[in-house]
Amino acid sequence: MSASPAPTELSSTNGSAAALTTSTTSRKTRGAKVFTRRSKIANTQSLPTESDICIFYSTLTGTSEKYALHLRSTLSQHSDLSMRRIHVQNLDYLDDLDSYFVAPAQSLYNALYLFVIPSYASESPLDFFIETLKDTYNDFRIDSRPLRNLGGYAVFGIGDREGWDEDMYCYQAMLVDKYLRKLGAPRAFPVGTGNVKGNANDEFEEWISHLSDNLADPANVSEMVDISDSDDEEVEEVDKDADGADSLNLSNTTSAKDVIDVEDMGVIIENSRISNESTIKKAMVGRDTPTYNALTKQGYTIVGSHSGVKICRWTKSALRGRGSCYKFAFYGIKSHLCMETTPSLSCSNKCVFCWRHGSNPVGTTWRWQVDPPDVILEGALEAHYAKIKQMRGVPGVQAARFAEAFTVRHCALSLVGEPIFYPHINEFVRMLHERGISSFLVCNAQHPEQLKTLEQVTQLYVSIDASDKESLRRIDRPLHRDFWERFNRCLDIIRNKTSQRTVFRLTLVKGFNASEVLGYAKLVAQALPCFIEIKGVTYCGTSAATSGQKGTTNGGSKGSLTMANVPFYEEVRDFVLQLNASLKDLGLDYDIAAEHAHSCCILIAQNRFKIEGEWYTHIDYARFFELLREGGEFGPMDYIAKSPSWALFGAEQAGFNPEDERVVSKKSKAYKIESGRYR
Ligand SMILES: Cc1cc2nc3c(=O)[nH]c(=O)nc-3n(C[C@H](O)[C@H](O)[C@H](O)COP(=O)(O)O)c2cc1C
Ligand code: SF4
Repeated sequence: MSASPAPTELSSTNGSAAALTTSTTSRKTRGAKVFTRRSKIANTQSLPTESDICIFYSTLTGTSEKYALHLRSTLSQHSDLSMRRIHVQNLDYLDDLDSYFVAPAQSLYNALYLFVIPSYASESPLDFFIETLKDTYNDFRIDSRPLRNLGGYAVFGIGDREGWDEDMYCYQAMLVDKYLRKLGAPRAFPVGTGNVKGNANDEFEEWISHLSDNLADPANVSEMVDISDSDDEEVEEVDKDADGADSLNLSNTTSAKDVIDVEDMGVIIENSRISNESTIKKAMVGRDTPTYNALTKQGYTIVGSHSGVKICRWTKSALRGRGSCYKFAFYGIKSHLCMETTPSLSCSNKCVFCWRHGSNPVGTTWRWQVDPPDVILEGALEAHYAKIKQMRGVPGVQAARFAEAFTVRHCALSLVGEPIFYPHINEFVRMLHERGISSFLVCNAQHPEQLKTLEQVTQLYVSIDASDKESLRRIDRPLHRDFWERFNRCLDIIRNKTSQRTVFRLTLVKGFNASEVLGYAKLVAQALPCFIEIKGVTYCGTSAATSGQKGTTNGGSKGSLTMANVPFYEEVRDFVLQLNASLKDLGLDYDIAAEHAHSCCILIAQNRFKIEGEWYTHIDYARFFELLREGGEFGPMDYIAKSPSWALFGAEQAGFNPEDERVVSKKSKAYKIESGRYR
């Protein structure tokens, strides 16, 4: 067999006499390592049943998938195993990890789990799986050994021994093995490793051969189970369950020379902390990683190791005198003075309408290097100005606006990811304010602790993508298992943040969340935000919707949103009228204040922002900074400004500043002509 992996050779034995339930599709090997969501491997079959074999893999560039298929093929030809059904599952697309790893169904008792696991020093989808195992182990509220009834498990790691040091070689396979064992799974066979720059194929064949012989004889499996814990327990790991097997094994293997003086403990802990920081913490988005390449391809500039900046289409539009975004109509933000950035590209949701095409990192806890806030701000401004510079010479760019654009006045912390996830978000916001830059911060209602400690921002948003638990799970696809409790805690915090201008942002996706009016009204009653922005979802080619969503107009089968999910402006308006009526029914003091038909967005505001019959939804930015400098307590009513007549709901201009020139695209015109309606 050749030294380098020969995936085609590995998968050539794919035919099988065994009862196969395959959940894979063949894919061409890709050239460049670009981390984008690939066509979803159909992980949609019913759960495996007792004594089935489940082969799980994760992959960015296809190698592990080939190995997983080869494993299936070989096992299915083994005379003693050919009667067992074999399932192949891509962990990166397995929506219900919980059913397999957190609270496995009884039907999975005695099933055998086999894993083919690559390693990535940078961010990869596998991180989410490992985090799930880790979180399950660390979650004191749930069964800490949910996998104890499995028939067994075994892990094969794929890695590059030449490219990475010994401690990093196949390190993620080791982590998977470690956490499976901690979760109580009986190890059926030791971890195998294959060096893709060496003899991976031979190493894999040998591992499979011993594994299948062992599996064929159940007596071997039980023997293997017992030897699992002796060699690789990490001493610095704190045992969760003092009575559990892990601690027993530790004490069994601790000899007299291992006993540590209490006085030495401090040094050991400090050393382990330092070494953890330097060796374990990695860049969220390392240079030249697949994530980095995918994000930069989409137009983001990555700042430092976890922040991003992108120039939005409205900034370009404003530079050309063709109109600002809805924030100009609602709050007086001129788009050519606005920078859109995020200090955390990582997010804890995987929303179906996410315009990041699944290419952003995800996580429930911050586990990466942390860049200082001044470095992020300088880097973001530099990158933003570089993008503005590129607009020089673009037809229609107005000289005065072009010059003004080199002094950013507003920062929309909403690009991608979750800004309050960044550990120094307060310092970052303070730095913005010190430079006279306003802060509009959008959070996803999944981080109550950070939300609680968030200091004053100019305007604080919370995204409300659904009105009940099941819909939120379906639409936001949150990573936190207690997402609904987190969501509700965030709403309660918003209600108590009386010093902040708070906003609910509703993104309507037809077929997903555009019909639950009363539910939304109840959430408003819970949090009492100053404003409610209702916006039709923006179509951006593809997004992450998956199959099987209740009520999807695209049937969900194509795995993406389509134009059919984008509401017409009239539909958004109908929804807003109904919502407004529901708010009144609940006795809440709100009314429809402004609109921006151009971006399919309408604003409902608390009636206290209507003074003597005039709306004051705009912001007096100079006053805001003055109040901050004065250092006293202040609230949303202290820095309001009068809304212009063209922005008011029902105005002829429908939120479009008459000083700008409205350019309607041919496509929109066609819609308008055809149906009398704008998208
Ligand atoms: C950005 C990057 C980071 C990697 N990091 C590691 C590593 O930390 N340890 C390791 O053993 N191999 C590492 N590798 C090698 C991969 O694990 C190896 O190429 C594997 O075959 C990838 O599997 P896949 O094709 O299934 O994604 C890395 C490869 C890349 C491209
Ligand atoms: S608020 Fe958002 S859409 Fe409007 S100009 Fe700023 S970044 Fe662009």
